[in-house]
Amino acid sequence: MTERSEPGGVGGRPSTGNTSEWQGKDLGSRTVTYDETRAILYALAVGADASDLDLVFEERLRVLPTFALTLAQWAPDALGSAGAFDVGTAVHGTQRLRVLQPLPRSGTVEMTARVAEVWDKGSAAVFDVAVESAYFSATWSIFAPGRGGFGGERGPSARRRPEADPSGELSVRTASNQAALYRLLGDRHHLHIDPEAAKTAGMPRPIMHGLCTLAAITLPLASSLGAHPADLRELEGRFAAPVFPGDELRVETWKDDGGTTLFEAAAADRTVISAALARFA
Ligand SMILES: C/C=C/C(=O)SCCNC(=O)CCNC(=O)[C@H](O)C(C)(C)COP(=O)(O)OP(=O)(O)OC[C@H]1O[C@@H](n2cnc3c(N)ncnc32)[C@H](O)[C@@H]1OP(=O)(O)O
Repeated sequence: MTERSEPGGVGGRPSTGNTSEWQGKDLGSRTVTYDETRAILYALAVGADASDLDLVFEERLRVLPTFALTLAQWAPDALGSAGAFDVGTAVHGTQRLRVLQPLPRSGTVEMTARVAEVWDKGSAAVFDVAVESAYFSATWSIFAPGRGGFGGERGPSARRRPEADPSGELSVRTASNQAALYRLLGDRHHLHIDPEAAKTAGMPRPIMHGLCTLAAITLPLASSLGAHPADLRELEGRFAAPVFPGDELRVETWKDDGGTTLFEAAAADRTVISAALARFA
Protein backbone atom coordinates (compact mmCIF):
# COMPACT_ATOMS: atom_id res chain seq x y z
CA MET A 1 0.00 0.00 0.00
CA THR A 2 1.34 3.41 -0.74
CA GLU A 3 -0.57 4.95 2.16
CA ARG A 4 0.32 3.34 5.46
CA SER A 5 -2.31 3.15 8.17
CA GLU A 6 -1.61 4.83 11.48
CA PRO A 7 -0.66 1.89 13.70
CA GLY A 8 -2.98 1.64 16.70
CA GLY A 9 -1.15 1.54 20.00
CA VAL A 10 1.77 3.43 18.54
CA GLY A 11 1.65 7.15 19.01
CA GLY A 12 -1.79 7.21 20.61
CA ARG A 13 -2.29 9.63 23.48
CA PRO A 14 -4.33 9.32 26.65
CA SER A 15 -8.06 9.76 26.19
CA THR A 16 -9.27 13.30 26.73
CA GLY A 17 -12.45 15.31 27.05
CA ASN A 18 -16.04 14.28 27.54
CA THR A 19 -16.76 11.06 25.64
CA SER A 20 -19.94 12.49 24.10
CA GLU A 21 -17.92 15.18 22.30
CA TRP A 22 -16.66 12.54 19.87
CA GLN A 23 -20.16 11.82 18.55
CA GLY A 24 -20.34 12.66 14.83
CA LYS A 25 -16.64 13.53 14.59
CA ASP A 26 -15.41 13.63 11.01
CA LEU A 27 -12.30 11.44 10.71
CA GLY A 28 -11.52 12.69 7.22
CA SER A 29 -10.75 10.78 4.07
CA ARG A 30 -7.93 8.55 2.91
CA THR A 31 -6.86 7.20 -0.47
CA VAL A 32 -5.10 3.84 -0.26
CA THR A 33 -3.35 2.05 -3.12
CA TYR A 34 -2.52 -1.66 -3.01
CA ASP A 35 -1.07 -4.26 -5.33
CA GLU A 36 -1.73 -7.96 -6.03
CA THR A 37 1.06 -9.07 -3.69
CA ARG A 38 -0.65 -7.41 -0.75
CA ALA A 39 -4.02 -8.95 -1.60
CA ILE A 40 -2.39 -12.40 -1.85
CA LEU A 41 -0.48 -11.94 1.43
CA TYR A 42 -3.76 -11.01 3.05
CA ALA A 43 -5.43 -14.19 1.78
CA LEU A 44 -2.54 -16.28 3.16
CA ALA A 45 -2.68 -14.44 6.50
CA VAL A 46 -6.35 -15.30 6.97
CA GLY A 47 -5.77 -18.96 6.19
CA ALA A 48 -5.95 -19.45 2.41
CA ASP A 49 -4.20 -22.59 1.26
CA ALA A 50 -1.67 -22.76 -1.60
CA SER A 51 -4.29 -24.80 -3.47
CA ASP A 52 -6.82 -21.91 -3.27
CA LEU A 53 -5.53 -20.61 -6.59
CA ASP A 54 -8.26 -17.96 -6.95
CA LEU A 55 -6.94 -16.37 -3.77
CA VAL A 56 -3.16 -16.85 -3.98
CA PHE A 57 -2.19 -16.98 -7.69
CA GLU A 58 -2.02 -13.62 -9.48
CA GLU A 59 -3.13 -15.20 -12.79
CA ARG A 60 -6.51 -16.08 -11.26
CA LEU A 61 -6.75 -13.67 -8.37
CA ARG A 62 -10.07 -12.74 -6.78
CA VAL A 63 -9.60 -10.38 -3.85
CA LEU A 64 -11.25 -11.37 -0.57
CA PRO A 65 -13.83 -8.67 0.36
CA THR A 66 -12.58 -8.66 3.96
CA PHE A 67 -9.26 -7.31 2.63
CA ALA A 68 -11.10 -3.98 2.49
CA LEU A 69 -11.05 -3.90 6.28
CA THR A 70 -7.24 -3.78 6.32
CA LEU A 71 -7.39 -0.86 3.87
CA ALA A 72 -9.75 1.00 6.22
CA GLN A 73 -7.92 0.26 9.48
CA TRP A 74 -6.64 3.86 9.48
CA ALA A 75 -10.10 5.05 10.55
CA PRO A 76 -10.43 3.47 14.02
CA ASP A 77 -6.71 4.04 14.52
CA ALA A 78 -7.16 7.74 13.76
CA LEU A 79 -9.83 7.99 16.44
CA GLY A 80 -7.56 6.33 19.01
CA SER A 81 -4.63 8.56 18.03
CA ALA A 82 -6.87 11.61 18.40
CA GLY A 83 -7.45 10.69 22.04
CA ALA A 84 -11.04 9.38 22.07
CA PHE A 85 -9.99 6.34 24.10
CA ASP A 86 -6.93 4.73 25.65
CA VAL A 87 -5.38 2.61 22.90
CA GLY A 88 -3.69 0.48 25.58
CA THR A 89 -6.95 -0.87 26.96
CA ALA A 90 -9.58 -0.44 24.20
CA VAL A 91 -10.45 -3.52 22.16
CA HIS A 92 -12.24 -4.12 18.91
CA GLY A 93 -15.75 -5.09 19.98
CA THR A 94 -17.82 -5.66 16.86
CA GLN A 95 -17.39 -5.45 13.08
CA ARG A 96 -19.83 -5.01 10.24
CA LEU A 97 -19.02 -5.11 6.52
CA ARG A 98 -21.32 -4.60 3.56
CA VAL A 99 -19.81 -5.22 0.13
CA LEU A 100 -20.97 -2.88 -2.65
CA GLN A 101 -18.76 -4.12 -5.49
CA PRO A 102 -15.72 -6.43 -5.84
CA LEU A 103 -12.31 -4.98 -5.06
CA PRO A 104 -9.99 -4.93 -8.09
CA ARG A 105 -6.86 -7.13 -8.05
CA SER A 106 -4.85 -3.99 -7.45
CA GLY A 107 -5.85 -0.38 -7.36
CA THR A 108 -6.85 2.65 -5.36
CA VAL A 109 -9.66 2.95 -2.85
CA GLU A 110 -10.97 6.27 -1.57
CA MET A 111 -12.64 6.24 1.83
CA THR A 112 -14.26 8.63 4.25
CA ALA A 113 -14.83 7.97 7.95
CA ARG A 114 -16.71 9.43 10.87
CA VAL A 115 -17.83 8.52 14.38
CA ALA A 116 -21.40 7.40 13.71
CA GLU A 117 -22.36 6.70 17.33
CA VAL A 118 -20.94 6.76 20.84
CA TRP A 119 -22.79 4.45 23.25
CA ASP A 120 -22.61 4.71 27.02
CA LYS A 121 -22.23 1.24 28.55
CA GLY A 122 -21.62 2.55 32.06
CA SER A 123 -18.11 1.34 32.79
CA ALA A 124 -17.18 1.56 29.10
CA ALA A 125 -18.05 3.47 25.93
CA VAL A 126 -18.58 1.90 22.52
CA PHE A 127 -17.43 4.07 19.59
CA ASP A 128 -18.96 3.16 16.21
CA VAL A 129 -16.57 4.23 13.46
CA ALA A 130 -18.23 4.15 10.02
CA VAL A 131 -16.15 3.97 6.84
CA GLU A 132 -17.69 4.54 3.40
CA SER A 133 -16.22 3.86 -0.04
CA ALA A 134 -17.45 2.93 -3.51
CA TYR A 135 -16.56 -0.71 -2.76
CA PHE A 136 -17.87 -1.24 0.75
CA SER A 137 -19.27 0.28 3.90
CA ALA A 138 -18.00 -0.91 7.26
CA THR A 139 -18.42 -0.12 10.93
CA TRP A 140 -15.92 -0.77 13.71
CA SER A 141 -17.30 -0.81 17.25
CA ILE A 142 -14.48 -0.06 19.65
CA PHE A 143 -15.10 -1.07 23.27
CA ALA A 144 -13.32 1.45 25.47
CA PRO A 145 -13.19 0.68 29.23
CA GLY A 146 -13.29 3.73 31.49
CA ARG A 147 -14.91 6.00 28.90
CA GLY A 148 -18.55 5.36 29.82
CA GLY A 149 -20.75 7.04 32.41
CA PHE A 150 -21.12 10.29 30.44
CA GLY A 151 -24.91 10.26 30.45
CA GLY A 152 -25.32 8.98 26.88
CA GLU A 153 -27.67 6.36 25.46
CA ARG A 154 -26.84 2.72 26.13
CA GLY A 155 -27.43 1.66 22.52
CA PRO A 156 -28.39 -1.74 21.16
CA SER A 157 -27.55 -5.06 22.82
CA ALA A 158 -26.20 -7.96 20.78
CA ARG A 159 -28.54 -10.33 18.95
CA ARG A 160 -29.16 -13.48 21.00
CA ARG A 161 -27.95 -16.94 19.99
CA PRO A 162 -30.72 -18.68 17.95
CA GLU A 163 -32.79 -21.05 20.03
CA ALA A 164 -32.86 -23.78 17.37
CA ASP A 165 -30.13 -26.39 17.18
CA PRO A 166 -27.33 -25.38 14.81
CA SER A 167 -27.71 -26.61 11.24
CA GLY A 168 -23.97 -27.00 10.71
CA GLU A 169 -20.61 -27.08 12.44
CA LEU A 170 -17.08 -26.27 11.24
CA SER A 171 -13.65 -26.40 12.73
CA VAL A 172 -11.10 -23.61 12.16
CA ARG A 173 -7.56 -23.91 13.48
CA THR A 174 -5.69 -20.63 13.83
CA ALA A 175 -1.92 -20.74 13.36
CA SER A 176 0.54 -19.89 16.13
CA ASN A 177 2.15 -17.24 13.89
CA GLN A 178 -1.12 -15.91 12.46
CA ALA A 179 -1.31 -12.61 14.39
CA ALA A 180 2.39 -11.98 13.68
CA LEU A 181 1.68 -12.38 9.98
CA TYR A 182 -1.64 -10.54 9.89
CA ARG A 183 -0.28 -7.43 11.62
CA LEU A 184 2.00 -6.82 8.63
CA LEU A 185 -1.15 -6.03 6.63
CA GLY A 186 -1.64 -2.83 8.65
CA ASP A 187 -2.93 -3.31 12.20
CA ARG A 188 0.27 -3.13 14.23
CA HIS A 189 -1.37 -2.66 17.60
CA HIS A 190 1.14 -4.00 20.11
CA LEU A 191 -1.48 -6.16 21.78
CA HIS A 192 -1.07 -8.69 18.97
CA ILE A 193 2.67 -9.18 19.24
CA ASP A 194 4.13 -7.84 22.51
CA PRO A 195 3.51 -9.84 25.72
CA GLU A 196 3.94 -6.68 27.83
CA ALA A 197 1.32 -4.78 25.83
CA ALA A 198 -0.99 -7.79 26.12
CA LYS A 199 -0.51 -7.76 29.90
CA THR A 200 -1.38 -4.05 30.05
CA ALA A 201 -4.65 -4.87 28.28
CA GLY A 202 -5.33 -7.64 30.81
CA MET A 203 -4.48 -10.55 28.49
CA PRO A 204 -2.15 -13.41 29.46
CA ARG A 205 -0.40 -13.22 26.07
CA PRO A 206 -0.78 -11.57 22.63
CA ILE A 207 -4.15 -12.14 21.02
CA MET A 208 -5.47 -12.57 17.49
CA HIS A 209 -6.86 -9.59 15.61
CA GLY A 210 -10.64 -9.92 15.67
CA LEU A 211 -10.72 -9.16 11.95
CA CYS A 212 -8.25 -11.95 11.21
CA THR A 213 -10.34 -14.49 13.13
CA LEU A 214 -13.57 -13.32 11.49
CA ALA A 215 -12.08 -13.44 7.99
CA ALA A 216 -10.49 -16.84 8.66
CA ILE A 217 -13.93 -18.25 9.43
CA THR A 218 -15.39 -17.01 6.13
CA LEU A 219 -13.14 -19.34 4.08
CA PRO A 220 -14.38 -22.71 5.41
CA LEU A 221 -17.85 -21.21 5.87
CA ALA A 222 -18.05 -20.33 2.15
CA SER A 223 -16.79 -23.78 1.26
CA SER A 224 -19.42 -25.45 3.47
CA LEU A 225 -22.14 -23.44 1.71
CA GLY A 226 -20.84 -24.15 -1.80
CA ALA A 227 -20.00 -20.46 -2.22
CA HIS A 228 -16.79 -18.69 -3.23
CA PRO A 229 -15.24 -16.66 -0.37
CA ALA A 230 -14.75 -13.71 -2.75
CA ASP A 231 -18.54 -13.64 -3.19
CA LEU A 232 -19.08 -12.50 0.39
CA ARG A 233 -21.67 -9.71 0.45
CA GLU A 234 -22.20 -9.10 4.15
CA LEU A 235 -20.36 -9.98 7.34
CA GLU A 236 -20.91 -9.14 10.96
CA GLY A 237 -19.63 -10.42 14.30
CA ARG A 238 -19.11 -9.47 17.93
CA PHE A 239 -15.75 -10.29 19.49
CA ALA A 240 -17.00 -11.77 22.73
CA ALA A 241 -13.70 -13.06 24.12
CA PRO A 242 -10.09 -13.05 22.97
CA VAL A 243 -8.74 -15.69 20.59
CA PHE A 244 -5.11 -16.73 21.01
CA PRO A 245 -2.94 -17.70 18.05
CA GLY A 246 -3.04 -21.49 17.80
CA ASP A 247 -6.59 -21.78 19.17
CA GLU A 248 -8.89 -24.21 17.44
CA LEU A 249 -12.37 -22.78 16.90
CA ARG A 250 -15.65 -24.65 16.72
CA VAL A 251 -18.07 -22.70 14.55
CA GLU A 252 -21.81 -23.40 14.79
CA THR A 253 -24.05 -22.20 11.97
CA TRP A 254 -27.76 -21.56 11.43
CA LYS A 255 -29.49 -20.91 8.10
CA ASP A 256 -31.64 -17.80 7.98
CA ASP A 257 -34.66 -17.44 5.65
CA GLY A 258 -33.09 -14.63 3.63
CA GLY A 259 -30.00 -16.62 2.53
CA THR A 260 -27.93 -15.36 5.43
CA THR A 261 -25.94 -17.74 7.64
CA LEU A 262 -25.83 -16.93 11.34
CA PHE A 263 -22.87 -18.25 13.30
CA GLU A 264 -21.03 -18.34 16.60
CA ALA A 265 -17.47 -19.45 17.28
CA ALA A 266 -16.07 -20.99 20.44
CA ALA A 267 -12.54 -21.81 21.57
CA ALA A 268 -12.40 -24.55 24.22
CA ASP A 269 -15.26 -23.61 26.56
CA ARG A 270 -15.70 -19.91 25.74
CA THR A 271 -17.68 -18.19 22.99
CA VAL A 272 -15.24 -15.96 21.12
CA ILE A 273 -17.47 -14.62 18.33
CA SER A 274 -21.20 -14.13 18.87
CA ALA A 275 -24.11 -12.52 17.02
CA ALA A 276 -22.32 -13.20 13.75
CA LEU A 277 -23.67 -13.49 10.23
CA ALA A 278 -22.40 -13.92 6.69
CA ARG A 279 -24.14 -13.69 3.33
CA PHE A 280 -22.61 -14.81 0.06
CA ALA A 281 -23.89 -14.05 -3.47
C1 LIG B 1 -7.23 -2.36 19.17
C2 LIG B 1 -7.57 -3.79 19.33
C3 LIG B 1 -7.85 -4.54 18.25
C4 LIG B 1 -8.29 -5.93 18.33
O1 LIG B 1 -8.42 -6.58 17.35
S1 LIG B 1 -8.60 -6.66 19.84
C5 LIG B 1 -9.05 -8.33 19.37
C6 LIG B 1 -10.50 -8.52 19.11
N1 LIG B 1 -11.30 -8.19 20.25
C7 LIG B 1 -11.36 -8.97 21.35
O2 LIG B 1 -10.69 -9.97 21.49
C8 LIG B 1 -12.33 -8.54 22.40
C9 LIG B 1 -12.92 -9.71 23.11
N2 LIG B 1 -14.04 -9.30 23.93
C10 LIG B 1 -13.93 -9.07 25.25
O3 LIG B 1 -12.86 -9.21 25.82
C11 LIG B 1 -15.18 -8.64 25.99
O4 LIG B 1 -16.32 -9.05 25.30
C12 LIG B 1 -15.27 -7.12 26.19
C13 LIG B 1 -14.10 -6.65 27.07
C14 LIG B 1 -15.27 -6.37 24.86
C15 LIG B 1 -16.61 -6.79 26.92
O5 LIG B 1 -16.75 -7.62 28.00
P1 LIG B 1 -17.50 -7.12 29.31
O6 LIG B 1 -16.81 -5.95 29.90
O7 LIG B 1 -17.67 -8.33 30.19
O8 LIG B 1 -18.87 -6.61 28.74
P2 LIG B 1 -20.33 -7.02 29.21
O9 LIG B 1 -20.47 -6.77 30.68
O10 LIG B 1 -20.67 -8.38 28.68
O11 LIG B 1 -21.25 -5.96 28.41
C16 LIG B 1 -21.28 -4.60 28.80
C17 LIG B 1 -22.01 -3.82 27.71
O12 LIG B 1 -21.13 -3.69 26.58
C18 LIG B 1 -21.70 -4.32 25.45
N3 LIG B 1 -20.64 -5.13 24.81
C19 LIG B 1 -20.02 -6.17 25.37
N4 LIG B 1 -19.15 -6.69 24.52
C20 LIG B 1 -19.24 -5.96 23.40
C21 LIG B 1 -18.59 -6.05 22.14
N5 LIG B 1 -17.69 -7.02 21.91
N6 LIG B 1 -18.93 -5.16 21.19
C22 LIG B 1 -19.85 -4.21 21.42
N7 LIG B 1 -20.52 -4.09 22.61
C23 LIG B 1 -20.20 -4.96 23.57
C24 LIG B 1 -22.79 -5.26 25.98
O13 LIG B 1 -23.82 -5.45 25.01
C25 LIG B 1 -23.26 -4.53 27.20
O14 LIG B 1 -24.17 -3.53 26.84
P3 LIG B 1 -25.77 -3.74 27.05
O15 LIG B 1 -25.96 -4.04 28.49
O16 LIG B 1 -26.38 -2.47 26.61
O17 LIG B 1 -26.17 -4.90 26.18
